[in-house]
Amino acid sequence: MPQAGSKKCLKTSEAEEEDLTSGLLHCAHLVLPWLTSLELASISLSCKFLNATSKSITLRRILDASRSIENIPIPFHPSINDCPYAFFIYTPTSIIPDHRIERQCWGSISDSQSSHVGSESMSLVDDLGGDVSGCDCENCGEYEFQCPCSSLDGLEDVATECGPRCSCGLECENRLTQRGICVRLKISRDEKKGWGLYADELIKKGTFICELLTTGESRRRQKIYDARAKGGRFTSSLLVVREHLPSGNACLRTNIDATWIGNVGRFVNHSCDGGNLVTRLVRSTGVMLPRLCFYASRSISKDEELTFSYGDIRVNPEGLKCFCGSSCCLGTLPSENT
Ligand SMILES: C[S@@+](CC[C@H](N)C(=O)[O-])C[C@H]1O[C@@H](n2cnc3c(N)ncnc32)[C@H](O)[C@@H]1O
Repeated sequence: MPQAGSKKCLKTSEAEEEDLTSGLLHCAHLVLPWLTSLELASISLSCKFLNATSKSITLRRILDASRSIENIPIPFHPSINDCPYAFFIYTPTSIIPDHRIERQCWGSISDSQSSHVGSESMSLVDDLGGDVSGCDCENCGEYEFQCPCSSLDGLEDVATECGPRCSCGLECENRLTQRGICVRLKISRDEKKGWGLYADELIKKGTFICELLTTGESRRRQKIYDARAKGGRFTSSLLVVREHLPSGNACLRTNIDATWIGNVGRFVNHSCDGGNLVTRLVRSTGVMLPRLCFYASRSISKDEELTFSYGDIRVNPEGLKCFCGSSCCLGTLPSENT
């Protein structure tokens, strides 16, 4: 009898242990995807039990930088062993500086499926806070697919797309950049330039690639980034876009900082020859914040790196070394007094 009793006792404790283990694993699957790459790596090193879970999270992160937010996964192709992926917070829309996102779930079995499409960070409302509909173009809505407020001919610097004030839907031809990334891209690491964005299929001239996101207080940030970049292994992604007003003596300035929070546009490196992308500032009718969009300036082959010119001005002769490899390389990356 006592023997039978102790066996039963052993069975119960084994079952309890199994329950506990599966409970802990379940918690790990819920919590670990919220960790940064460094936190995840240290968990993986210090706890054998969580090693497999953290490895599977790392694998899922490598397979899609966009956390299933974009239409197509954008994988990392790691070439340097200790750096399997770049850690940052992914956003499909611009974020204004006060809006803080501290953490984002990335690499869980069911990553966020929230849609990119049609999301805007600012829109026009009436005095009571209701959405204002109907765009400035009086005929909007009379055309089934194309609103006449379109200005998408050629690749001019500034374009206007339909927005929340237009009565047309997302299928409107003049909402090209609002449907998210529709070409196959991948992210790969170069020893000198860091991460870069590459074509993963043939891309035709004029194709919309992606936009560069988020705005910020650039002067303060630029100083911090410059200091950190000198220490090595740090790359910032800060751009200042100026639109000259007709008067000629003033300009509208948009700061875009994708260093910590952004989308794949943050991986586009500089080339002194202008690269294969052009940027265009896109305004949507009824949306205050313009969006900086990248388009293919020529046909781009599969595996080619996507690059553009960060600018022509170099105020800092001691600036970061340029490794674009073009025959007209000026030796340093463009720098401006922001
Ligand atoms: C927009 S980020 C591009 C992505 C970046 N390579 C990364 O690893 O996150 C800009 C930074 O990339 C690096 N970079 C871009 N183009 C470069 C080039 N032609 N030569 C050297 N470094 C470059 C610089 O550190 C720059 O501050």
